[in-house]
Amino acid sequence: CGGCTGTGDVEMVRRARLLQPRMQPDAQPAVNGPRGPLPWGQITFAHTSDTHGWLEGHVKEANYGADWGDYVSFIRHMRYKARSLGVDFLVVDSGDLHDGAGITDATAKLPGGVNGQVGLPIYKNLDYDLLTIGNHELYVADITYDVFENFAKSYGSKYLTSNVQIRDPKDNKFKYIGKQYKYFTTYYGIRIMAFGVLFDFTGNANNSKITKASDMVQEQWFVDAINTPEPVDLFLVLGHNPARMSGTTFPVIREAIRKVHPTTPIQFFGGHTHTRDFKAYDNSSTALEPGRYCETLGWLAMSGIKAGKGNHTPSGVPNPTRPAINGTVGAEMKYDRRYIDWNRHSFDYHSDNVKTFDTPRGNATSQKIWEERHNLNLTNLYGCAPQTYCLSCAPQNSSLSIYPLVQKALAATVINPDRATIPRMIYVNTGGFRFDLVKGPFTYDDSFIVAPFRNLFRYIPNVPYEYVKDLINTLNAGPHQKRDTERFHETFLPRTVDSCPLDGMDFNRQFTKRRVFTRRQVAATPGYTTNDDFGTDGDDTPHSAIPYYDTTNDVVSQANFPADGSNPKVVDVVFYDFIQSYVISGLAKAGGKYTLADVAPYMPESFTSNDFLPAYAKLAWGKDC
Ligand SMILES: Nc1nc2c(ncn2[C@@H]2O[C@H](COP(=O)(O)O)[C@@H](O)[C@H]2O)c(=O)[nH]1
Ligand SMILES: [Zn+2]
Ligand SMILES: [Zn+2]
Repeated sequence: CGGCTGTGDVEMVRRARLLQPRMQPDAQPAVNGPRGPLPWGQITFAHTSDTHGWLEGHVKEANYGADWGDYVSFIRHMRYKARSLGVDFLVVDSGDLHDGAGITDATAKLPGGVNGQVGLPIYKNLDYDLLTIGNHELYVADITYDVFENFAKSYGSKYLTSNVQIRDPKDNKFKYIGKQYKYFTTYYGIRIMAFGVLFDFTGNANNSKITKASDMVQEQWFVDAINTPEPVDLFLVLGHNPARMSGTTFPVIREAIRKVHPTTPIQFFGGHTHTRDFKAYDNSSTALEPGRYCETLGWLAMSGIKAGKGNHTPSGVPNPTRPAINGTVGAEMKYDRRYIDWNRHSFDYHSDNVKTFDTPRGNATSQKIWEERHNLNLTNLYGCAPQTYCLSCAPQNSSLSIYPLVQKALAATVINPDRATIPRMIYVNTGGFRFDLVKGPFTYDDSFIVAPFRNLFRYIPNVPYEYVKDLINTLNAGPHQKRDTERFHETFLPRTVDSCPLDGMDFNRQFTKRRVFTRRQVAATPGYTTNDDFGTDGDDTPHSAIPYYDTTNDVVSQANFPADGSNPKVVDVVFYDFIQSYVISGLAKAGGKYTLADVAPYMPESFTSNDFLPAYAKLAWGKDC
């Protein structure tokens, strides 16, 4: 399309949404559907984590094309269904709401800064029952304060932060950002003690502090909570914390509770690794992880709790039948889990194709998302990516990988005019790239989806090449600069980009919004193929596997090297401020003794790690997508 002018207005957007014709049947995307009805138990949970601001859904991937308004509508239908089945139903989230899409990240670039945050108010349209904090709410002090002041308080006792405190600027005292625990009884009478425990995160800003889980379980308030004289039928432990991968502190919590309650069911709801996972610790304690980026809704059904008046075997739906530890005979607790692809087809199907899927609050939420996207100019077009560049679907040096593009873009745009003729080597961490750069329109929103962080480019001038020639290998042999747990599986899915966005108007989104999916049996599209402690039937929509290749800690781009291929005598060593300590210690290993005093700004503060790909797109890619 050639019409991307970038001059849309909200009224046009609204009219266009109303006027948008229904898709012609043959234009509908091939979305292979859910494997069957969801399991429902005595108590059932809907679980999200690591949504990272993907409130508009995936506008280029129909398979994950639902937005937050669709989720709000879906939960309304699920609450209604739970009551009709006579079972309890809780909606929970394990954190990381920031850093990954424009609607939560773009305001940081505006004069109002984080306080103009528009993403969290949209999240608040969902009536969570319990939620907790992620590490991405703790990197930037202003974001932590916004969560404390404007988000946690709106959820009151439902926002659980058992080991995370903030220094309140009002009195300079450390206070828990949410509540340390919540003791409550469900509608059908299950008495629950709930906690919210972040992994032992150390990268937080200086206005917050995290208590290690091993210390927290010894604190008097925790000992009192697990020894409460009140009856507890079920412990719930939310946590931005892996279910099984290295770095998890769930086992510490479980051990502390088990010392006092050897058999009481404990249910963990984890996150952070961005993977779909289900881990069984013992026959009455398990952990679920629900993926990331509004690609997955985690679903857990459990029965066998000796309490309450809830229906242990609701009729007309699959019941949980499996003991946590496969093969156990006579286990009282029974479980089942599902990973639901985040699209309207799945939500509509599991709402029993209810006559009117969109609820008023769901619609209003969707409308708000699209207005804020317009207000933030998120669909402004930088250029048309000629192909998809993926994070991990191909070897890092492959033409399908994003990293050769990153190297080219850094060399072409990270140029200090006063030092343009000096050879330079630019180091960036791969953990700063969060999602594939998809073929087609590369927009302002995409700049946050791919590289949301706003790291400064700093440098050490005139470093002898002998200190630098092996620096990348030293960095990549060094400690993890990415997440504290193993890498998660990125996806590289076929995208349907059937139009280019006009400012504030994303026709593709309209199609997704209005699509009425028919359950056409199509070959399994590439997607998640999860193998957890219950095996490989957890993915609600079966997919074919996607290749996965791990990445190194860092990549380096070099520019202005001698044309004859010889090595320069000295180079400017340029890097993200996020990895400067690793770079300084890497140079030291080669004999280059540098300190922070030798580090200076290489680019202006207005040109950050979020800006170099848009700059390259404008340089290198046309606008006729
Ligand atoms: N370049 C930057 N990378 C960052 C920054 N903050 C975090 N990160 C990367 O993200 C992971 C953690 O992500 P999560 O979703 O798993 O919690 C971390 O390990 C880094 O690799 C940043 O400011 N700049
Ligand atoms: Zn995350
Ligand atoms: Zn995280």
